[in-house]
Amino acid sequence: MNAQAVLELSDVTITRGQSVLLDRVSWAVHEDDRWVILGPNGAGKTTLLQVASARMHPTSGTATILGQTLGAVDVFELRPRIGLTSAALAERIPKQELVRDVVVSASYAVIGRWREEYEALDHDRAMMLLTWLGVGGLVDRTFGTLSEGERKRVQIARALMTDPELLLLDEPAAGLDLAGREGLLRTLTLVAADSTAPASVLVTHHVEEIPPGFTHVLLLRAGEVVAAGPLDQTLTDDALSEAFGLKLELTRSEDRWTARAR
Ligand SMILES: Nc1ncnc2c1ncn2[C@@H]1O[C@H](COP(=O)(O)OP(=O)(O)OP(=O)(O)O)[C@@H](O)[C@H]1O
Repeated sequence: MNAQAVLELSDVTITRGQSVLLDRVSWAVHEDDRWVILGPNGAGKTTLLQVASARMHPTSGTATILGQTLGAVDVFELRPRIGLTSAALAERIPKQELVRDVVVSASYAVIGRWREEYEALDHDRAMMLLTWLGVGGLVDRTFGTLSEGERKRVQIARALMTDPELLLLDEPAAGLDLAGREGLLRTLTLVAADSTAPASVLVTHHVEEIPPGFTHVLLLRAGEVVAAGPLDQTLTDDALSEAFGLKLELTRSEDRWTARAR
């Protein structure tokens, strides 16, 4: 019944100079969870994902990721077990790289010494993921020629390539037009519904970008958790208004949400 915690933060604080980026954040993600992190600009969402992806250590408090406590573990062994997409990582993908290589190279980074023997298997897996994410026809294109929406899907395929136990998506719908956003949401709905998909965390500013099938929400404001828990009980007018510092009214239509100022 109680699925194992994939990620557990206990009183995690991050400070930089005088700034408190995260303030005593306690949060647990379990195996079958699909979390949305919502909050305004500067709330600390990306910082939280940096901790969750073993790229930033707490100034105080403890972060346990896949059973390993940060500070007492080799993060280079931990990171391949975590799939991450973010604008910062996307910027580092060379524009002239073929889509197939963008995806396959995720596994080379982890298991480079197997490269020769496993190349065919790697390519099969990359193709399977790209097809599942609706961009199988783009394998021979260069990354730079793709639309923003196509790039997002390729990045998710890359993040899933190593069969991670935790998938972290930092603002995957940012910069997409309406069709791109809706297409990506359909894809993320598939991911959410797949029982073999890893525990997932998606960062966004917009309730409209919550994919159906996501189960939990964490609302952040100024580095502090405003509310966290199952989506149905936690995402309320009051909690959202507190997080964004503005009186907001939520509307739910089936599995989709919208918000506007009251
Ligand atoms: N190295 C740093 N030194 C000082 N302040 C920092 C540092 N890195 C981030 N910050 C600040 O920490 C706060 C949280 O940043 P973070 O990027 O986590 O927010 P966010 O919720 O992801 O914002 P956005 O929605 O705009 O992407 C911001 O006010 C940011 O300016």
